[in-house]
Amino acid sequence: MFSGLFADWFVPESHGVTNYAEPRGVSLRIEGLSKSFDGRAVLRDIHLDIAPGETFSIIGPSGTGKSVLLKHIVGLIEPDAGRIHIDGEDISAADKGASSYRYSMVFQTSALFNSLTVGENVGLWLREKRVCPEERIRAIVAEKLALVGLEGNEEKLISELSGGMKKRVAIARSLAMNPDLILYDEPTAELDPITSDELAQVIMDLKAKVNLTTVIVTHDLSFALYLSDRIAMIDGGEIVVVGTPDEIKNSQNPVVRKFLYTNTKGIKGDV
Ligand SMILES: Nc1ncnc2c1ncn2[C@@H]1O[C@H](COP(=O)(O)OP(=O)(O)OP(=O)(O)O)[C@@H](O)[C@H]1O
Repeated sequence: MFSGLFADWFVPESHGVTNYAEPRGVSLRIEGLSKSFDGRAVLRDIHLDIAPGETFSIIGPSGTGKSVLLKHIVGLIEPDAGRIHIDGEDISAADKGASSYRYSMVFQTSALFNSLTVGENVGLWLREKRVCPEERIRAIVAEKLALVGLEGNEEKLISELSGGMKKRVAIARSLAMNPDLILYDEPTAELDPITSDELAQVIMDLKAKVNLTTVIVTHDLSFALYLSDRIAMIDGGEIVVVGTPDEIKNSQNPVVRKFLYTNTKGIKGDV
């Protein structure tokens, strides 16, 4: 899990922020990624290929390395071994200033600024970076709020919003920078099942409207099965299986069966 040290979105200065082009879904390739902390292996020889425009979820029990994998993808952690390529570019070797892709992350805590309005939160980065004139910023904010079903809510205060609305504002704020890759860390944490379903629909609608690649880390199995093109299950720092939701549901791998059983019955046990 990511700590609250970071806002729920960010784009490092070095990742081409001044390039405010339309988003393009990027491919992601992870090759032989391994990471240990204090001699304890957390990720072991991870290989993953995620296609441009894909909605890809990484599921698995708590403490199995999902968030550490996500942190590698955004360059917050350096691997001990292995490579990550985004649109063919080795992000560990690249001159970050020359990177052409943009990414943003929606962290578990929406981390919105309560003292600002919805519109001010969504437009914060655009105004701070002076990406375009104020009139254009207002139009972009309205467009991003519409994408998450919150059109016309610019003047609302964050304190007036439900948990689900806050999450959608956090997504709109991430979208404000036109990311090519958007990453979600436990997006349904703290949401009730109905609000989680609504959020899944928002993310699915985004896929239809915006050309971006989506990576979701979650232990919410039904959420992942509902909205993902493909899912990787990670256990003990290793990828156990990669497949479509149907392939995951029908997997005969005992580790997957156990995870499915535990998550559908809410109790531990063998299938
Ligand atoms: N910076 C770090 N230093 C040392 N150990 C770490 C660090 N970051 C993560 N870990 C350890 O790596 C393991 C995997 O953590 P991670 O947060 O990736 O789990 P997770 O699968 O995302 O679980 P959860 O769903 O509970 O967040 C944990 O045992 C965690 O304590």
